[in-house]
Amino acid sequence: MSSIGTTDTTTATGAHTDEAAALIGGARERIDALDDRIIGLVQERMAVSAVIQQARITSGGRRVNLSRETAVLGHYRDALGKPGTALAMTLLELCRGRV
Ligand SMILES: O=C(O)C(=O)C[C@]1(C(=O)O)C=C[C@@H](O)C=C1
Repeated sequence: MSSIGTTDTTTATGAHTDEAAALIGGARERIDALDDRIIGLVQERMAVSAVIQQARITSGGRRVNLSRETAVLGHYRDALGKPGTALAMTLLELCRGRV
């Protein structure tokens, strides 16, 4: 593209050159595919967690197991830092609802 014009692609990506726009477009496709896989994994985690919770409730126990949640939170914090804790809290809420 010329230095004074912008194509639809560069407008959509925020890039200022066609080269950067092409790179961003390709990388966004990879991110979209990764997000689809992450969403699928979250849904799989929710299903497995539901099996555990149902077994515990059916046996007379409670839905929530705080010591296990502490271990899950620590796992994510160790791997990803403070935002990992927030991510784990969101995952736990998705899996067992709000407590
Ligand atoms: O590991 C368990 O005991 C679960 O019930 C699973 C899970 C989880 O989704 O990680 C969900 C609820 C509990 O409070 C703790 C952990």
